[in-house]
Amino acid sequence: MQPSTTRKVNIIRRGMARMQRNKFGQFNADLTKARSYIRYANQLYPHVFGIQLCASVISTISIFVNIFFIGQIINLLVRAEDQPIVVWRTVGFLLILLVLNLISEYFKVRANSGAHLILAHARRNMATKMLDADYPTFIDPAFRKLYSTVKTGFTYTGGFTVFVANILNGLISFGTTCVLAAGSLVVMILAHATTHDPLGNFVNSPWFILVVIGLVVIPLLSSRPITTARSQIMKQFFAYNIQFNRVLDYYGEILFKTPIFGKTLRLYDLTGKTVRKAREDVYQQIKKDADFQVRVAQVASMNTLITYGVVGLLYLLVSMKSATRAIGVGSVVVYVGYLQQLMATLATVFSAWGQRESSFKTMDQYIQFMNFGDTTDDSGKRPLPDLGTDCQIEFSHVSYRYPGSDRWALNDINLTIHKGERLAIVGPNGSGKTTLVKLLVKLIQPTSGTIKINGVNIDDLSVADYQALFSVVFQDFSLSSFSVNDNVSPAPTLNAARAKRSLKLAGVWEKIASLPHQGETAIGTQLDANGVQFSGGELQKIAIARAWYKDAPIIVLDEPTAALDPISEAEIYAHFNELVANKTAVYISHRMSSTRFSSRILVLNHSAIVESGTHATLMAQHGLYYNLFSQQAKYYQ
Ligand SMILES: Nc1ncnc2c1ncn2[C@@H]1O[C@H](COP(=O)(O)OP(=O)(O)OP(=O)(O)O)[C@@H](O)[C@H]1O
Repeated sequence: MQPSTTRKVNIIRRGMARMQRNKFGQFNADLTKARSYIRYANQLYPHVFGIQLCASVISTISIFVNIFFIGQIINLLVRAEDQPIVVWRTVGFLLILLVLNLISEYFKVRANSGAHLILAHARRNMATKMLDADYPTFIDPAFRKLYSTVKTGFTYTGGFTVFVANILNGLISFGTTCVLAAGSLVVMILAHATTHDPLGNFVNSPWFILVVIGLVVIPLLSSRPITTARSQIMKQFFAYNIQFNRVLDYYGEILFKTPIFGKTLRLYDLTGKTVRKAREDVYQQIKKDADFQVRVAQVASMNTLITYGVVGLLYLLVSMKSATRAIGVGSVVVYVGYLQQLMATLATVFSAWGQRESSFKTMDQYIQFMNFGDTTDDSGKRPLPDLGTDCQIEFSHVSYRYPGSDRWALNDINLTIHKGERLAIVGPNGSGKTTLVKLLVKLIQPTSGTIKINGVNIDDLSVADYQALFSVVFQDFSLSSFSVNDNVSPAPTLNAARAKRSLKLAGVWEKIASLPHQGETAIGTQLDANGVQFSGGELQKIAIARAWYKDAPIIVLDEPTAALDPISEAEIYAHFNELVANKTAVYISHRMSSTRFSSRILVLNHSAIVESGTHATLMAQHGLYYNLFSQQAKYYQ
């Protein structure tokens, strides 16, 4: 051999050895992963692995025992045993089968419900994680994307359910089948032909053993590329489905169902266009779906063809054993049944193992989601400082940038809010007013700088204790579809008198009192068909009532009257003193006249505080505040 050829051969050998090592390494890595998923699955639903193990082993054994008994009965009949013997043995077999099947069914039912309950528990954990996530994590686009990816993954790849019900079940059933079938195969191979013709000689020769082993190995070898091809198709299908589902969710959950879109779609004559677009997208999905199914069926039928070809040939070989009187006629049924079972389980385990990639991916993403960012953890935090005589909140060089954004929403804010102060914050859109409020109430933490309350960094305080100091009405206030009372009072017990007073102060009691179920009326009809669709202004009033009901020492109002008519707004202002009483109040509004309630006005522009003072001093400055105020006042003169 030429030296260069030797080198080439060595390279190829090393490459093949590396490939073998890689394949083996990948298999090992998969097994290690599978072990950790079993631990996770057991945490989600205790003993699910043990239950699945019992279900798979017992159901496989009962199939084998069933086949064995059929063979035994045929053998008894062929041997023309006495009728009572045949009858009693048959009854005995049936009783054993009955008991085995009952036990097998019991474990199967438990394993099935376990596999589905795992999914329910995983979904519950995800919902709890969403609720417990701190606000920066909650608004992080990567976190939200991961949430919808895992949700879709659970729907389409099954994640833990597929892992337990298909992959584990397939592996355990296959293991059990191999042990049982291999044992019986050895017995069959060792059974000697008693005829001495060419067929008998072949049956007793090592060739017979080689042919049997060769036939059993064919599906083992062919299943792998077939399964790989199938899982490639499924991978493309899942990837397509995740994207399509996002689109479908958008149509189904947001565009077609949300009332605000209901109006916009109709008034802008977008209904026809939107429905056409949705229909086109769904049609494309159905076409793609059918395409995928055809491709999967083509691959699967190849597998079936090979398996049944092999089973046919094995049937022939076992029949040769019977023809040469090595085994009884009944045993032909038994051995062929066992081999058939082996092939069927082989196909199942390969198809299940082929699902591991997508299933493992979803479980990995679930674990990643559950470990994502921070959940609100108040353990080990300091108690609130004494706020009895004073309550001073100080922003010191505070800057903030939203996750994923490269621009400062707030830049170098220095500000002290004093107890009992009425602070108005004004400024153009996007100048950072709401962001300042979110920082104040500790929904987000400064990217740099500190916020202190009576000298204590609010980072060191429990979120729950600190947020208890605030009653907030955001401009995008949100109310749930539970009852008005449930919205006003989050506590389990309702102070009905206080709820009524708060709804009165907010100017919405008259409306609530006119309803048959008054405060128990559901908001909207999503949860209760008898719920009431309140107007935007009425909803805002209920949100104001909720803030008053909470009775916290600091009240924060972010555009609280944006949806109110002038009379309702005037009513709120008339009750403003009672609403705010001796509390500290922070008030954001684009209605410049509302600054008359404030003792100090902050003007924000381009993420920074640009002016600060009373109405009179700011007007005298002829700066941004003067411009904003004068522009609006012009239309009232
Ligand atoms: N969740 C978010 N992710 C990324 N950027 C955000 C987010 N929320 C707000 N911003 C950006 O931060 C800046 C300040 O927004 P903020 O809501 O504080 O302004 P604002 O003064 O309250 O505006 P408006 O008067 O319109 O309510 C804006 O440029 C806005 O686009």
